[in-house]
Amino acid sequence: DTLYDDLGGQQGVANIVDDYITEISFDKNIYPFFKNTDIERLRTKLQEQFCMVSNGPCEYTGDTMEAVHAGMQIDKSQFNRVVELLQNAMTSQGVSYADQNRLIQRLAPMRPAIIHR
Ligand code: HEM
Repeated sequence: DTLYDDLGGQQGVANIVDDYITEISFDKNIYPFFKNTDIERLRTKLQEQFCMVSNGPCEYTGDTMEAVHAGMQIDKSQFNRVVELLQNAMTSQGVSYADQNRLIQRLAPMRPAIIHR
């Protein structure tokens, strides 16, 4: 499986994560969730997670999706918006729609651990 390479490898994933965090910071409905977040940790954990699910040479060392998000009372529309922000980041980084969908599909099974409302 070559998704990791198709995303541009380590540098590509890092650029996608940077853009994604920027997208989040500009979204007035989503940013408030992150106002107490250690952004450098978030950046590292997202890089690890995207690298791992795209079959790159990384291990995710963060907390479980359930433990991280359960207390946030995230609803479906907030979840969908965050997916859209990730898509925007990938579009900005020149990732094809087909490859975008491959990454999204691998994150989709985490949905029930994240939505709690
Ligand atoms: C595909 C959906 C999502 C994935 C794959 C995902 C993944 C992650 C990961 C890997 C972390 C870092 C965990 C750690 O630090 O150990 C994280 C943290 C976080 N996520 Fe998500 N997330 C998703 C959706 C959302 C949504 C929809 C929201 C809010 C609307 C959200 C809010 C947060 C916040 C606020 C943090 C930081 C927690 C803290 O400050 O400790 N996430 N997420």
